[in-house]
Amino acid sequence: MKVSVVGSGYVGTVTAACLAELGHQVICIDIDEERVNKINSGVSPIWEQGLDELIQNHAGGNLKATSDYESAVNDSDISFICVGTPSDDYGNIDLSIVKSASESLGYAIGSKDDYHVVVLKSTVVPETTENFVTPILEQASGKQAGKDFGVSMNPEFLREGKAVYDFMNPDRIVIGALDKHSGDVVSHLYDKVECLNEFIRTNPRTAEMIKYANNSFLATKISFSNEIGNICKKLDIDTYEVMKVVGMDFRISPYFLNSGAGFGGSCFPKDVRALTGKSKEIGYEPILLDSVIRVNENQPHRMIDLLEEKIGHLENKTITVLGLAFKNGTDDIRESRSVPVIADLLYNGAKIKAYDPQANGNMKKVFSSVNYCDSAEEALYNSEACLVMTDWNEFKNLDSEFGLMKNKVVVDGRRIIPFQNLEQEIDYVGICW
Ligand SMILES: NC(=O)C1=CN([C@@H]2O[C@H](COP(=O)(O)OP(=O)(O)OC[C@H]3O[C@@H](n4cnc5c(N)ncnc54)[C@H](O)[C@@H]3O)[C@@H](O)[C@H]2O)C=CC1
Ligand SMILES: O=C(O)[C@H]1O[C@H](OP(=O)(O)OP(=O)(O)OC[C@H]2O[C@@H](n3ccc(=O)[nH]c3=O)[C@H](O)[C@@H]2O)[C@H](O)[C@@H](O)[C@@H]1O
Repeated sequence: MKVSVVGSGYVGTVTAACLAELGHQVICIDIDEERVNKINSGVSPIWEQGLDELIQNHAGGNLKATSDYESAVNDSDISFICVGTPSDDYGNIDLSIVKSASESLGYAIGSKDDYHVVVLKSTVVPETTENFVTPILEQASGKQAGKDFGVSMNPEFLREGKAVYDFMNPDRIVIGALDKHSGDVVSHLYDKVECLNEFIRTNPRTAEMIKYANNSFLATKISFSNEIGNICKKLDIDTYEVMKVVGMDFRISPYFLNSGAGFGGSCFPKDVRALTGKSKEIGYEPILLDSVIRVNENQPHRMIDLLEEKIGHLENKTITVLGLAFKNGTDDIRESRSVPVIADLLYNGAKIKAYDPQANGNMKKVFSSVNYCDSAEEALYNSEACLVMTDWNEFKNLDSEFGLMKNKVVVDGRRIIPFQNLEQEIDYVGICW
């Protein structure tokens, strides 16, 4: 099939490259010329395991990129919208990028004779497909949805770092169609994908809600584990021992029970906020979800409190931050828990040395005054304390490197340092244990 994919970020690029790998003819559409040029020259615009190879293999063949909506829509039968849906200043969903992408698609559909299907893959609050995107498409195209063109909502569940694998091996595929025909067209695209559970066919607002309920539940598991961990620490109980046993209950499962510095990334924080915003808009006070966010926002400040308990005031002290990405396996720093930690350290007058295997460059754009290092060893040298913020595997092997510190205080926000087995003696503090 012929597909165009609007937005060449994490979701759009992975969707485009994987659809090309499945044999479809794919055109990426992005307003960022640099991203368009990269894809056309066979280079991925983002760092994601396995993505470079896919783009290299298909660029110039069945994978192309452009910034011209009209030609891309004319050359395809389906368009996926994969643009960002960030939080606005109040934490509610900001649909301005979806609006502009929908308008551009609408104008292009207006000047096309054949039937076209628009599929929203961006995470959007319930009612957006029906009450926001569809009217924009109708107005811009001068055509009628369900008759002249189709509309569907197909939420994405991939994890960054494992995005290509997740796209190719989904545990479920959800298609919320405005009209049956457009749902059938979208479903057909995934013919060659083996789905662990099943294809779910539903209406757009249910598909939208499934995505939010899914992310909010996972975020709730993490905040719950953090709350239990914070209580455990006060009682001198190892919360990892506790949650390991709790996770043995098949009704709970062992996943997403790791306490620590909290959840970051481009999705959990903004999606829980967006759902609470939508909920308040329709007159329901989301007490539990508000608390999920509060617990999460508090965890990074606990790191600083623990640090101050150990070394006193932070003014002019050199502190190492190990890990800047919001989790291992990515260069993404969006809502990384390292951001509030670095902000707190700078506010308190500390000098910061930081190291991340992938994300130094991205964090440099946010905090230019930090001294970015090329290795953990360099970052630890002469430092007075270290905060571990990301669960990179290479941090598991650190040992003698801690010996380079002036003062061997290590505050671990991810339970990644094997503190019980180190040869080097350190003053170890776990955030919840
Ligand atoms: N990042 C992730 O792991 C996941 C993200 N999602 C959802 O997918 C959506 C996209 O997220 P990301 O890929 O992370 O976003 P992103 O910010 O990485 O990428 C968005 C892309 O859209 C482009 N863009 C902006 N305005 C445009 C326009 N008018 N026309 C064409 N291109 C335009 C940008 O240049 C950028 O390349 C969001 O709603 C997000 O919540 C869903 C599942 C996983
Ligand atoms: O909607 C999205 O964008 C995606 O959000 C998450 O994926 P992602 O943000 O890539 O990362 P996760 O692996 O879920 O981790 C999110 C955050 O939670 C933290 N986390 C995770 C698990 C845990 O037990 N404890 C914990 O603190 C991680 O360190 C990280 O900061 C979901 O897992 C995906 O299914 C979803 O598609």
